Amino acid sequence: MPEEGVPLTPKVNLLTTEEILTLARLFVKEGIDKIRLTGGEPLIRPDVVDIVAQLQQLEGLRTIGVTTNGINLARLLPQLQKAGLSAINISLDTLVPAKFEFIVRRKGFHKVMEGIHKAIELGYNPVKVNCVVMRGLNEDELLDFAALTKGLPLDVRFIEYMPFDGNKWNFKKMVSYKEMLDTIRQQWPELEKLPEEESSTAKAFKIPGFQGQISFITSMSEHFCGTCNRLRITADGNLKVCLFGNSEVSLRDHLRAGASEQELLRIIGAAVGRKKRQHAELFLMFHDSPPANPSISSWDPLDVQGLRPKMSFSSQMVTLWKGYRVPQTPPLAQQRLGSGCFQRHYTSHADSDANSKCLSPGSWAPAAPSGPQLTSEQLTHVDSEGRAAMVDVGRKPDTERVAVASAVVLLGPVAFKLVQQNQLKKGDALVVAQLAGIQAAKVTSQLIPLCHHVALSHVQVQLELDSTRHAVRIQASCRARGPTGVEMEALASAAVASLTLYDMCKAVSRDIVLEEIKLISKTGGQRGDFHRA
Ligand SMILES: Nc1nc2c(ncn2[C@@H]2O[C@H](COP(=O)(O)OP(=O)(O)OP(=O)(O)O)[C@@H](O)[C@H]2O)c(=O)[nH]1
Ligand SMILES: C[S@@+](CC[C@H](N)C(=O)[O-])C[C@H]1O[C@@H](n2cnc3c(N)ncnc32)[C@H](O)[C@@H]1O
Ligand code: SF4
Repeated sequence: MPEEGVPLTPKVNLLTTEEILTLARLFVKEGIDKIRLTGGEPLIRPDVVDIVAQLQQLEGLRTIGVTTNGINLARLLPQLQKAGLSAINISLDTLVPAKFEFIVRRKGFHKVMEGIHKAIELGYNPVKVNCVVMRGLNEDELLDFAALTKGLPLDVRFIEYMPFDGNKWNFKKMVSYKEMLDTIRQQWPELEKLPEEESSTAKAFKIPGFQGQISFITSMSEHFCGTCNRLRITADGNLKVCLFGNSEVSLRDHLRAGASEQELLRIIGAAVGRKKRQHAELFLMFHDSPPANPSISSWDPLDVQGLRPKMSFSSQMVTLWKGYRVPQTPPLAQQRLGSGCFQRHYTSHADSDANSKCLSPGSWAPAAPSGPQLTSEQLTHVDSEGRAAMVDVGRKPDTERVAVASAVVLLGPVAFKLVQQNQLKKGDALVVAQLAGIQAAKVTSQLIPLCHHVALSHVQVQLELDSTRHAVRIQASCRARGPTGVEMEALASAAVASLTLYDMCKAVSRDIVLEEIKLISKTGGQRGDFHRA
């Protein structure tokens, strides 16, 4: 739980009980055989027992699981079991009550333990205990957690700490699977590897003679994307085909617009078709070039934020989390590439709940004095008398719109070096420019007079250093669902990120050139897609 808490999604945006069941029915009909309710915290949803009971009626659904913080578990579990709950995962990151209070920001350790014992008493076997291991916080408790499996039928699962929105993930905080295994092997050298299901998230082991087992979830150091068969639906009804992918499609909106089963299946099929073989680029970056020794500081800490933690998954399952949204968060990643070449690569995104949108630039330029003359009928941004007018987009259908724009800022060798080494007196130019780009996308309609205000669902601004040109390459990508496109947002984002770099560096050099601000691609509009050759 972040210190400042988490903003709650308005209830009207959440899927209703009936909508959850309609979607579940559809997925189960298509072959999904496991559904996990996770979150957020699923057990604070008042209809959770009812949902489980109705899921239980679905023919073909073999497993209904819950991942919970355990606080309400002892109280609810008898009803949940009766309703048909078949698998239970309980999160517990420490066995020290005071530390629990620090992590969770409230009391409750004993309630969680009570929940674990209740699950055992009611015959769940194994009861999975999820422990996210964080250096400096609980890595000293590995042996205590493993020892719990001696007399209890638990599967204690040690999870590598993953970056999620706002959790201030840092490479040094992550304890790798190998390191955990070494620590446990020192105490129990006879630790045995157990077989596991192909699509399992966990690598399982057993200490001989112990009742339970321990497992490792190695999402960071040895990802399991190759066997991933999970789909997630967020509490507000978005289908996500990857825990870390940014691509989401709102099934709720389609349901509420009266989409037929066939239409929903087509939309789901298209989303699943876009599922990649591996997860988000940050992880690929991690997997492709891991540091030789994660504990040494030569590997700059990855300050990764901006990923949207909304839901979970499981083998052939739809996992419903009670979603939370953390809006735009800063930086990202720093990586060392090749021999001595230090490239900083920033990515981030913002979610915004603003409403509406803007027009396409191609339709707005006033008739040039020479060349083809346009009439006011051909211009969408002037009225019949040639005065500026905002286009009425009210009758255009909503579609998913994405635009990507880029810019190049030629800094010159001196400013470039200072930016590269993050030694500018004014601060980290790349981070400031990245945030400025995100801000600009969100306020484009206020900057460009005839632009509509648009409900951006995602903004991503990436800055890359180009040492051969002493330049920074900027790429801004904007996404929205609406009646009009987002290229003005993407262009404004790239332009303002460029201007911000100029501002950050102007004390060092004024010989800075902003160039090549251009649209790279635009998709989803009625007039067809645009891709720059
Ligand atoms: N990268 C990645 N990690 C996942 C995924 N599913 C689960 N995890 C990891 O597994 C941890 C525990 O998640 P759970 O909610 O217990 O789900 P699960 O591991 O699929 O549960 P089981 O169905 O019992 O296997 C999460 O904190 C993640 O670290 C996934 O699809 N991708
Ligand atoms: C996000 S929680 C949601 C369900 C429920 N509220 C809970 O606490 O279990 C789902 C699982 O993700 C795990 N998790 C949370 N943050 C994580 C992180 N940064 N890295 C890896 N796993 C994490 C939790 O420990 C939990 O087991
Ligand atoms: S990160 Fe995405 S692709 Fe990889 S295992 Fe998780 S959900 Fe599957």
